[in-house]
Amino acid sequence: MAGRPAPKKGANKAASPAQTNNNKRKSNPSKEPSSKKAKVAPVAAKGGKKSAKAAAPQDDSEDDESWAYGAVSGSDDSEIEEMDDEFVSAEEGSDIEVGALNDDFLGDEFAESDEESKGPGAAMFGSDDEDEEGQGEEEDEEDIFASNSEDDSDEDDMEAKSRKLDAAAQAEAEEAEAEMQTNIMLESDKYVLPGDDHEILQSTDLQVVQARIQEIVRVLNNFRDMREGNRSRNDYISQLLKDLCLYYGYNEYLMEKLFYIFPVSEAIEFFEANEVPRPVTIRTNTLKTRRRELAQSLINRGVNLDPVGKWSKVGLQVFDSPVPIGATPEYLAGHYMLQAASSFLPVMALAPQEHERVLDMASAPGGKSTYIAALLKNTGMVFANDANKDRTKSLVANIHRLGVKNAVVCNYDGREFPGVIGGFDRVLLDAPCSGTGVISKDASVKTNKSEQDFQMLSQLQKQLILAAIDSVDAGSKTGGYIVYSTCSVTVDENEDVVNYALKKRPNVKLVSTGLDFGKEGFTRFREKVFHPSISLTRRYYPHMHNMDGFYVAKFKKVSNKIPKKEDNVDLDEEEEFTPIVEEATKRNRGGKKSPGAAAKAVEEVEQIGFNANEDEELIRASQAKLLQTQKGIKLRPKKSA
Ligand SMILES: C[S@@+](CC[C@H](N)C(=O)[O-])C[C@H]1O[C@@H](n2cnc3c(N)ncnc32)[C@H](O)[C@@H]1O
Repeated sequence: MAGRPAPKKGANKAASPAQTNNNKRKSNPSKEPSSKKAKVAPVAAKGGKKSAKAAAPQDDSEDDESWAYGAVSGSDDSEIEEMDDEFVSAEEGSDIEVGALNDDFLGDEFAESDEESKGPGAAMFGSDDEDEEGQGEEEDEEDIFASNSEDDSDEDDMEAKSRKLDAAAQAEAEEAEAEMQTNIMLESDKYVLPGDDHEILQSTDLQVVQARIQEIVRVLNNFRDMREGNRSRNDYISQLLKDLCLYYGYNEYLMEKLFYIFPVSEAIEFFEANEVPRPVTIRTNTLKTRRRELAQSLINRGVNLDPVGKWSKVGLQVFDSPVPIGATPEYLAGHYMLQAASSFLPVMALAPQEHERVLDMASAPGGKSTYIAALLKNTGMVFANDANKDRTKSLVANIHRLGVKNAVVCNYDGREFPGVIGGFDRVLLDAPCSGTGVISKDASVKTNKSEQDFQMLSQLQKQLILAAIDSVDAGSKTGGYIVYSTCSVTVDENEDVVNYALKKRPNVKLVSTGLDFGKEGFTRFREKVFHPSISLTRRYYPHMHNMDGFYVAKFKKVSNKIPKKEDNVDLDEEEEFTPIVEEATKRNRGGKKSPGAAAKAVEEVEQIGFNANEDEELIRASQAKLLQTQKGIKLRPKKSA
């Protein structure tokens, strides 16, 4: 980025059509199929249209929320009806065949193909029709001549026939020419990538850069027809990455990391969504009030709000408020927590049951701990831990304000668990992360995260996840679950960490998060292949779900003993302990098991700890591979000390 001007946020980009105010009522995320949002993206965007299906909310039969709409909107009923309808459509749309979908859910792709058939195709048929019509007129005219000259000589007859043949030949030639025209891509449609010393390439004018981004995306979406000469996809992508860094203000390392998570057009939607604030949301504290009562009190103060979506029974989205929402009497009385919608998700996935002992391993400032306490109805115990002592102050304050009576606040490095205390029914690890899902809240992430930071973070996350797993009692009557979450969208901090945990702790398996929206976790990413069960984990994106980027994975611990890796055990026998082996076994040998050998395997256990040296080697090997495949650089093997 050195030498590049800082992007003028909001200046040149004012023209960007995707710059919508997410706090306006109409932009309620789960009510707006993303196929619609995709249409306003600055660059031809097809990504995300599946999210209408993905965002299908769960049934909310317990709470009748019609009150909120009526009360909030007053005379605005028609608008609300409309939003409700869209929402229902999204839900229904998830189950019906594409052929039965209405236009909204067919998405841009279908709309475009419709357009196309009306476009060049229509023109082609139009000219055919004209030709035929013209020819018909000519024939009629000839018929008139013919009938008027019944007694004419053979010579005249020959002339007429010859004229007719000429006309037919001419029409055929014109038709052939017309066909060629519709099939040939105009040279001007191709995007000529500027040469190195080209004036346009040097331009840092954000409008020029934005136009170039749009052009390159257009080419990449139709590469075969629109590329210039022998230019490779990489030529276009490397220019695009530079332009995206310039336009959105990311460092090159992070830009590349994020760019490859999405198809090209969707990546632009993601970066664009990071420029727009997410909706303000609050969580009703059910230890003190109910959502209906809270909403009524806030409405009486002039606050404009709505339920956050059918997927949550406690969330409210605040559109605007004449009073600071973090200082109302209701807030001070602990009736709600100001909390991002995405951060409800890991607690919903954890699904704590009354009277359980739950550990929140990295808990400050306590949004999730206090939600756990509320779901426990102040029974059982929440151990709210955080390594940062300063941050535990706000954690304690929130616990008091919200009337939580079943919490113990502690200040340990999470990696010390279960040495501190273990045997929990459930553990939540909302891990420290890079924050790439919350760039709209903290733009400094764009530039302040280096490759080293990502390596350190993922190493810490791997250590913490093993500690979280080891802190759970697999024998818990009601639980035995671990939820891992981050507010980051990078694969290193999510699927990679979960995959590592599955390898190191074969006594856990992934289970459904129970969240019925969100994109599946990756089972493959670039050169990496992960365990197939990682598709059970869920990803959330700002451009798709209109909430912070988030990741949620849920494990079930099936044994307190960790089978020894190098044990000479028949794969069949190990299946109840190792999800990875379980899959292979089922595929290869029909999934039979013999409990005797499995029991023998667990008798000889080892505590698999985090092995920093082993990981360093793995990280280095993967970096070397990446450098070689992408940049052709071959690293020399590291000399041993
Ligand atoms: C994403 S935040 C947690 C947010 C919190 N769960 C909530 O909902 O309010 C991550 C937290 O991890 C804490 N942390 C960082 N390293 C840690 C470690 N080694 N052990 C425990 N906590 C740690 C940070 O202090 C930070 O508060």
